[in-house]
Amino acid sequence: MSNTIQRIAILGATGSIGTSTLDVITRHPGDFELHTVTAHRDVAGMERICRAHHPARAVMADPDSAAALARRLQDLDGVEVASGDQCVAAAAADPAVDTVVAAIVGAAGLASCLAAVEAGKKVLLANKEALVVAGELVMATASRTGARILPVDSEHNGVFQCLPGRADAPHGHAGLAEAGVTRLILTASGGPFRERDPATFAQIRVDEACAHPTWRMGRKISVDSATMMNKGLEVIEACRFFQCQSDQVGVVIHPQSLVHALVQYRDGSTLAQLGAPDMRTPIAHALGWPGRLDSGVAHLDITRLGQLDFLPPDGRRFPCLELARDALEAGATATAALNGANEAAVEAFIGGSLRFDRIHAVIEQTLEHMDRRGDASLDDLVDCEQWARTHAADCIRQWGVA
Ligand SMILES: NC(=O)C1=CN([C@@H]2O[C@H](COP(=O)(O)OP(=O)(O)OC[C@H]3O[C@@H](n4cnc5c(N)ncnc54)[C@H](OP(=O)(O)O)[C@@H]3O)[C@@H](O)[C@H]2O)C=CC1
Ligand SMILES: CC(=O)[C@@H](O)[C@H](O)COP(=O)(O)O
Ligand SMILES: [Mn+2]
Repeated sequence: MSNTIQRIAILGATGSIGTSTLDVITRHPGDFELHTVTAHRDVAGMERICRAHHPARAVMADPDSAAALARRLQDLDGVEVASGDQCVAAAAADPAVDTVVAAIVGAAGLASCLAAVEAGKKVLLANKEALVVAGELVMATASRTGARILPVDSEHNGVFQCLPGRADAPHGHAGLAEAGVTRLILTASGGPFRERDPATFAQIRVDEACAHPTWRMGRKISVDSATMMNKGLEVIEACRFFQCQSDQVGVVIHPQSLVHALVQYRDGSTLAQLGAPDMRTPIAHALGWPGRLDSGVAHLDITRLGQLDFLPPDGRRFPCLELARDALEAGATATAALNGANEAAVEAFIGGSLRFDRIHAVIEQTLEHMDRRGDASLDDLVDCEQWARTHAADCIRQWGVA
């Protein structure tokens, strides 16, 4: 790819995006060196990664897990084990690292993502919640420090690929107005319940919600896909990343997940990005940008694709999408609260204390009670996110599972 080795930190290395990233970089030993891996509590997963890939540093956010990992790696030379959230953020800013893959799930990934951006790194952003909670701040920080953020989320990566690339532009692409773009369209699979009778949504089990029809992902994003909050978070992510308004970002249901995004231009052209539903493609694109890398993903055989469907989303079946758009209109504190309430509700559903069909109601209730503001500091946004978690937890306790 180039003659300088990129030294990589993978934040969230034990997860689905982390695993796909390890797969891609292992295919290019001359281009990438794995410097740092981080995880939360998955000691066995981290041990496997350390033995297979020999990073210089392994950080566990949970101190007890870090101690357990250090014990397990006593016989392995050259891996420094560190512990705690502050070490995760410090590892993201370490001068020994060039490229940070931000793949922690949820708002827990915000501090380390911001640390990487503040340090001017190349940041491969999978952690969409960082932009939902504090996107304006993250993007403004990148403009100030020269950090190059590349979108890994498949739809945003697809949009990025359909825009005129500008390696000299602050965010790597021409501005939408400058490029003649009128609309971005994100595709959504519709998740596992696209056709299920809504009268049965109260009985949905966690394993059913996590059985995504086209992608293999972590549990939180899988549940978000099942409620379509994932697409709501992605509309916010797109507005913050590409610096546009909610009405410039459309959503269409595309059950095959082969077209990831479309970009419409003022001359009537629509460009689309297609590929197999495999995150190694957007990860390889972002790792190699502005060049291209082998990802291990085979090309689509377009003679065998069969039918490609595109349908409007059903707002009554998936109220979370509209909740996210409303929060986006209401401003930065509302999107922070949306995220906090959603994370609390999804955790409760996964933990068995909230019904699937009440996830949206918890979020709606929380947003109705919040203080909405557009101009907010990082501390305000983090406080707002926390307030929403607490409020949502109160709703969940009151409503129970019955
Ligand atoms: N999976 C996918 O295909 C896609 C994912 N994304 C986004 O990428 C991000 C990661 O998703 P995914 O890989 O599916 O998630 P996973 O649940 O598979 O992995 C999450 C990773 O984050 C770590 N982690 C969890 N909580 C914390 C915490 N409190 N502090 C530090 N680390 C933590 C986990 O460590 P441990 O294993 O120890 O718990 C794990 O390494 C999400 O924001 C998601 O929305 C975007 C597009 C596609
Ligand atoms: C792979 C990826 O980018 C996910 O965000 C995916 O889009 C989830 O599928 P849904 O389209 O069902 O939300
Ligand atoms: Mn996506």
